[in-house]
Amino acid sequence: MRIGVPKEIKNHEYRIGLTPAGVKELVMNGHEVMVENNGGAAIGFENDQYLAAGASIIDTAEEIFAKAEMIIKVKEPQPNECRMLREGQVLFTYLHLAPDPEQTELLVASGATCIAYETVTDPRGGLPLLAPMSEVAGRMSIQAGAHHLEKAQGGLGALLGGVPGVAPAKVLIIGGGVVGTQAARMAVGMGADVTILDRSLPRLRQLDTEFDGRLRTVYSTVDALEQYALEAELVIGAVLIPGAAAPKLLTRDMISRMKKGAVVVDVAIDQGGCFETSKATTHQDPTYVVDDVVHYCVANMPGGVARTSTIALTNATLPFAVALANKGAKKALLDDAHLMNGLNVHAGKVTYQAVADVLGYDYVAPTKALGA
Ligand SMILES: NC(=O)C1=CN([C@@H]2O[C@H](COP(=O)(O)OP(=O)(O)OC[C@H]3O[C@@H](n4cnc5c(N)ncnc54)[C@H](O)[C@@H]3O)[C@@H](O)[C@H]2O)C=CC1
Ligand SMILES: CC(=O)C(=O)O
Ligand SMILES: [Mg+2]
Repeated sequence: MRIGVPKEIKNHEYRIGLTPAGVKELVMNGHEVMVENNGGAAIGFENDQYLAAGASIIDTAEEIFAKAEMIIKVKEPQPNECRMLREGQVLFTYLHLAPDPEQTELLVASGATCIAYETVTDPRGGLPLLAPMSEVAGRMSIQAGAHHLEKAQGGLGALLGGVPGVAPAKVLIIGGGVVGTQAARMAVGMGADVTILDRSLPRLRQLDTEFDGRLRTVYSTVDALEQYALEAELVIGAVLIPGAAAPKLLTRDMISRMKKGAVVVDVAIDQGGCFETSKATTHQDPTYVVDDVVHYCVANMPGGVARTSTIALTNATLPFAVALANKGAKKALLDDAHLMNGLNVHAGKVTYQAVADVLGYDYVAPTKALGA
């Protein structure tokens, strides 16, 4: 199969869809890989490493989209990328369609087969292609929150761990999945006073055992959320209902009653955000203030540590990319129900229920859309 890896074009996005090691694996499986000129150069993956791995270097994204049978990317395609997709072509990347009607419309119009990393599943109920980036974003969320709590960044001037004689800052983490757990590890490690809310009691039990008394687990109700948010210096939004728009848990009213200079980091912003006041920001201009509360809502947080993230992402996506290339998309999807769960759009049909529901499309079951 002819595989194309264009350079990412989202603001301050330096990740790339495949590492040179990933390219080598696909080439050894008999495939042709085209990488855009300097696509990985910003993170130390130079053209000559891709050439040594067996890729060809192509000057423009236009040429890659025109020639490739499968496009492997990181971020959701931007409008001009969507317009270069065509019927029969496979797109394998993050999509986050539920909060993005424009992209959905363009992908439907393209006729392409669009597989979203974030809805591919695994036998344990996890999201194996979201998990590595959630690990990164979870760890970064505390780093970002701690930084923006500094006075010069607009925060109230609190140190997460406090110092001897001064109480630590209170950190509230809403959602105890992959992002929430990694955020908790960092916050606990920095000596903060940490509370995690989740709606899943089994998850709270696991967290209680894992952290062995070093944080508080609380069942997520509106009441608990309000109580802990009003006391917190830092709130991390880390909930997910797979494929669906995030529920708005922290309301504008609650935010207006939070501490002046508190910081809220909405990691769930890529699914539309779980705070009523959230709107997506970029690494270039990551924060804004509502009612004296600093909001950090960067939708591609892992792009900030793009080298670590690219290696972690390729580790997870590569086996699926190899299956798609070796078998062709239709057979690879039909052979693997977990990869099939990633199919969001195919040949002009929306094949993911939560996306169809929220955006008002007719849902077509993936097997039916594939004509199986
Ligand atoms: N901004 C960024 O750069 C990135 C954002 N993300 C996003 O972070 C979010 C979280 O991802 P993961 O941790 O991997 O998901 P996950 O599925 O591992 O965890 C989500 C947790 O939220 C809980 N939850 C659902 N509804 C809840 C409610 N009402 N109250 C409390 N908890 C609730 C679930 O029980 C689950 O434990 C997703 O939206 C994901 O797309 C992930 C990576 C990067
Ligand atoms: C998950 C996601 O949206 C990202 O890594 O950018
Ligand atoms: Mg206030």
